Amino acid sequence: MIRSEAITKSYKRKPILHDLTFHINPGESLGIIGPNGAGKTTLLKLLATIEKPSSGTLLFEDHPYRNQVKNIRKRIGYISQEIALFEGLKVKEQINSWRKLSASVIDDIYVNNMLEVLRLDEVMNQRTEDLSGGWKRKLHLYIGLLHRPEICLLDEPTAGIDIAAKVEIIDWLKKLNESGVTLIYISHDWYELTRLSKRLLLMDKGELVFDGGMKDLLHFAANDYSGELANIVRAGKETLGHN
Ligand SMILES: Nc1ncnc2c1ncn2[C@@H]1O[C@H](COP(=O)(O)OP(=O)(O)OP(=O)(O)O)[C@@H](O)[C@H]1O
Repeated sequence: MIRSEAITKSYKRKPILHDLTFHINPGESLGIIGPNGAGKTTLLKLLATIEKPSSGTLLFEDHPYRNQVKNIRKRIGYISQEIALFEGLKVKEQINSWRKLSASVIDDIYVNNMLEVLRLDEVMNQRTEDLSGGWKRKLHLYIGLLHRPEICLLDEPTAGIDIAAKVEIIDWLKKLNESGVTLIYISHDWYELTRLSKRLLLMDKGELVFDGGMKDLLHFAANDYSGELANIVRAGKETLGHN
């Protein structure tokens, strides 16, 4: 569905991503992990058409991204780390505004189910600016996925959300994936990763250093790497029950 062929990205001549080659199959659930500053968000922005590669090619259904940006934007839902909402509106007004702004036909059953999972009915009458960070993130998630995208690109979707809500959201994302929706998400949370994904991309300093299954991570030579990367792999092994 998506193929990255030797893409690189530089900002002001500073290389951020180096020669990334990988593919994403339809219906897959792919977790992107790596230390802070590894380039994960930058990669997700390229996949979401927010940024363009400096070199290399991104393909969507075997055709270059650059020829079909509109089509891709319609079919993806991108949840950024930054939350942009109309702060002055009540939650219900916010939701109604975004529903009206959506260019897609809204699927009421899907949207109501999402509302229930996120429990947004509890805060419908509150002003957005008065919500806690976790509630804002839930609202942001709801609005970003309102148009029922085929592919969800999620930058730490449950960061800052309390554990009970997090578990429900992860279960809901799992069900979405089982219904055929492709998930590509960044996470630092092993519960989320083990629940949602069989395949992981591990990035370090702008490079793709591992692309494989959870279990393969056990055999990944983390000792070849130092510092945070080794710690990430160690944490994964502990989560999977192997030390
Ligand atoms: N617009 C930009 N201009 C210049 N440098 C940038 C820009 N965006 C990102 N960078 C740099 O690119 C590098 C990778 O950043 P990125 O946000 O992609 O990392 P990340 O792996 O998502 O990190 P984190 O886990 O902390 O969110 C960082 O050194 C960052 O400072």
